[in-house]
Amino acid sequence: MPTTLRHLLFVLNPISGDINKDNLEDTVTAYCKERGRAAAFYHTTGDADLEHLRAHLATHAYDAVFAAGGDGTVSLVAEALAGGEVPLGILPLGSGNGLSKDLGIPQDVEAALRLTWDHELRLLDTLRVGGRFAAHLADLGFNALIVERYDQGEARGPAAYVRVATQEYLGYQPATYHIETDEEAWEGPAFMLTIANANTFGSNVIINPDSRMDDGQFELCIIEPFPNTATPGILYRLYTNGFDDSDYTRRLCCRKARISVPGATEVLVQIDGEPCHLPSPVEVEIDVRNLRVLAPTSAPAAK
Ligand SMILES: Nc1ncnc2c1ncn2[C@@H]1O[C@H](COP(=O)(O)OP(=O)(O)OP(=O)(O)O)[C@@H](O)[C@H]1O
Repeated sequence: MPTTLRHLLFVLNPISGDINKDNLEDTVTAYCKERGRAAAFYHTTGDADLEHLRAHLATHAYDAVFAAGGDGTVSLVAEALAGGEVPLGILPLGSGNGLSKDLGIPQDVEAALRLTWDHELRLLDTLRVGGRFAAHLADLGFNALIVERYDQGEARGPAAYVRVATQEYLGYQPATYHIETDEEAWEGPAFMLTIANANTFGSNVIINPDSRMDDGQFELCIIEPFPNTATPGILYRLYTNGFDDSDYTRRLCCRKARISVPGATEVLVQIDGEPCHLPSPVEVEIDVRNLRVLAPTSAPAAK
């Protein structure tokens, strides 16, 4: 049974995904009004958004807060709501929209707005990576480097990401990682190491197949260095749910982990699409089922 959500806040990132949002507020307002809902809007600025959003939420009562942006905006709103009663909704308006895809949320705004009156409330685990909040995926290694380079550049969109990745790939030197989890230890070089609560990157790469976001555990998904001849096979498996079928991949399932790069005092990590430099070792912890989210119902429901 969906709960009735009357007062909704939409946290809107004006720059996400390079998408024109001039008509978004009118569209959302009209949609909500038609269904007896009230929509309010909050614009991110890119400057201390978490503190400002928290202050806003402390003085205003909403039945749900929607992130209208990409993965960074979703992560921002999720962090502000985590541990509380108010659920997170998502209007996917970024370039990748990873968490919304993992939850099966339609990528079309009007279709996603259906969540305002027809939804299933789910409780998700979230992670702390080096003390930073993570709702979806974080990683060290190649992808973190590409995300940082992409972030520093002017160009946006999947084509720009692929261009940066191609430029960096040839000269890339994989680091060695030392990992200790509550279950096991592993050390070795890795092309990339993903800390995954979810399954799929916004690019549709399935890095952590068949895992759940509410099972109290997370996975460390390791892609070991591979020869160029293995690249097509690895890419094929990453897009077809075959992560575990490669000779160059392994997954460690755990509830706690410590990751270090021997000899380094700092490591580059991307967390929910945002690059950051963290002191090594990086501690990873899980907060079990502490985020309420609005997900599509499997069966169609009446208004
Ligand atoms: N008004 C603003 N001006 C400039 N930057 C902003 C503004 N609001 C938010 N930001 C920045 O936008 C980034 C988050 O963008 P977000 O991840 O939502 O979109 P995206 O990167 O286009 O999409 P995706 O993560 O799905 O690829 C953060 O770095 C945040 O600081």
